[in-house]
Amino acid sequence: MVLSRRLPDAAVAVLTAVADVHRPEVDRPLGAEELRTAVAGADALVCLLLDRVDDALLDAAGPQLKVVANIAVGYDNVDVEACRRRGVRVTNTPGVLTDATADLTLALLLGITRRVGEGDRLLRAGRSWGWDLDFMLGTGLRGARLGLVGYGAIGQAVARRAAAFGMHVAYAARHPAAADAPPAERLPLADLLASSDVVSLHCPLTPGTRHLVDAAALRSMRPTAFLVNTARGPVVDEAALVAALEAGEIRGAALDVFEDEPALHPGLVGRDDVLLTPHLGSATVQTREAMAVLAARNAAAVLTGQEPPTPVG
Ligand SMILES: O=CC(=O)O
Repeated sequence: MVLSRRLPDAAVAVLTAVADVHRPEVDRPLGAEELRTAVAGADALVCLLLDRVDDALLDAAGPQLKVVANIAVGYDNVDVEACRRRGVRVTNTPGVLTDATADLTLALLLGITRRVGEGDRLLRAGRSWGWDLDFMLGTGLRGARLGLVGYGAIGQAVARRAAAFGMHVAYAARHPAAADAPPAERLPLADLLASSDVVSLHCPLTPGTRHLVDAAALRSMRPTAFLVNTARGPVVDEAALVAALEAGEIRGAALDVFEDEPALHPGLVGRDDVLLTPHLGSATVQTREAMAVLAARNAAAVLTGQEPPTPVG
C-alpha cells in the first residue's frame, strides 16, 4: 500500500491495521515521476486530486494493484476506464465534504457580491476612504436569483444555505432532483445562465463539462451577474472569463479552482471584480481528516475482499 501524501494519524491507523503502509519521505506532493517510482509493486494507492492516475502510472504500479482511493469527491484525475480494464477499483470521498464546500461557496458568493476582498485590499493599500451613501455598494441577495449548474449533494447544500438568504434558487442538471432535494426550479442551462444573478458551478469535470462556461455562455449571462466556481477550474474557459470581465459582460467572478492549478491566469490577478481562493472548498480540519479516513476505509475494504463504502468504478 502506497500513500502519495502523508495522511492524518486516524487514516494511517485504518490502513496499518490491514496493510504494510509506505509513506512518502518528503512532506510535499510527489511529482509524476516520483509517484511512478513510489507505486511500483503496490497493491493499493491512496492519492490526491493532484495525482494523475493514467495508463503510465498503472503500468508503473503493476498487475497486483487492486485499488486507487482518491481523497476527493471529484475524480477527473483518475482514468477510471483504464482502471476498470485492469480490474482496479476506484473510490472517492463524497458526503464528508459537502457542508464544507457549500460553506465556502457561500463565503465566495457573499464575498464577491459584497466586495469583501476589494474592501480588504483597499484598506491594506492604505488608500483614503470614508463612509458615504454610495461608497463601495454591493449587490443584495434577498430576491436575487441563484442558478446552480449541477444539483448533486453540494449543489443542494448550497441551495439550502441560499434559501436562508432569501435567494430564489434554480438549477440546471441532466436529471430532475430527487424528491427530498430542496425545492428549486429546474431550467435548461441556457435559460439558467440568462436569468441568474449568480451562477454557481457544482458539476463534475468530464469531457462534457470542460469549458461548459465558455465565451458564448458568459455573453448570455446578465451584465450584472456573478460567476462562482468551487467545482473544477476547466469547467470555465478562463481566458474567455477574463475577456468577459474586461468587456463588462458579467460583473464579477469568485473562483476557488483554476484551469491550470496551481497557476493563475495572469488576467485574473489584478482585477478587483474577482475574488480568489486557493482550492479551499474542503479545507477544514474536520473535513480533511474525514476525507482521509474515508479514503483509507475504501482502500482497506478492497484489500480485505470487501465492497468499499464509496466506489466509483
Ligand atoms: O476538490 C475537491 C474534491 O473534489 O474533493
